[in-house]
Amino acid sequence: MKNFIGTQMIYTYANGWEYEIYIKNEDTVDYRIHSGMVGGRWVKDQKVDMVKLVEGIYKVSWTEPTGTDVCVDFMMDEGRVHGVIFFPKWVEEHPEITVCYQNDYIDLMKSSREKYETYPKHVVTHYAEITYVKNVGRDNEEIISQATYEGMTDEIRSGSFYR
Ligand SMILES: C=Cc1ccc(O)c(OC)c1
Repeated sequence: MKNFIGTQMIYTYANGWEYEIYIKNEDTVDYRIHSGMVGGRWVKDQKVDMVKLVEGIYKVSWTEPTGTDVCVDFMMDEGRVHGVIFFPKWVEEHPEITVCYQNDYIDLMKSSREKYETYPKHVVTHYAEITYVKNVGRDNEEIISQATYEGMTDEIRSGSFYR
């Protein structure tokens, strides 16, 4: 786990959805969704379960205030990821409600999950290819600290984003 903590990654799922995660510490991630059904959503301090399955392969799992459940396997030596996302029915029907800096809208996520329908859930499962990986150290609040914009991931990959 030592090497994995502090890792920032950008990866693109086979359906084209581009995601970014920062493994902030043993039980916390920050993430930013650059494109896809809920592109524009970003989250800090999501509490997660994290386990090393075998050398170089880590599973990160969590349940969100929206009711969305996520389980992602990071295969660091292959540069690949496998993600499973269990969306409540309401997120698939009203994805725009979840497209925000979630930390400022926790009460809206909780009221929406009661107001709208949960079932049947919408399960999305895909492999992804890692397009950027860097260990930036633990507990860094600057890695994911603003909303995405067109071109951000290219800037991160080219090294021009963080100055
Ligand atoms: C729903 C959030 C979600 C789903 C899949 C992911 O790979 C992810 O990484 C940050 C986040």
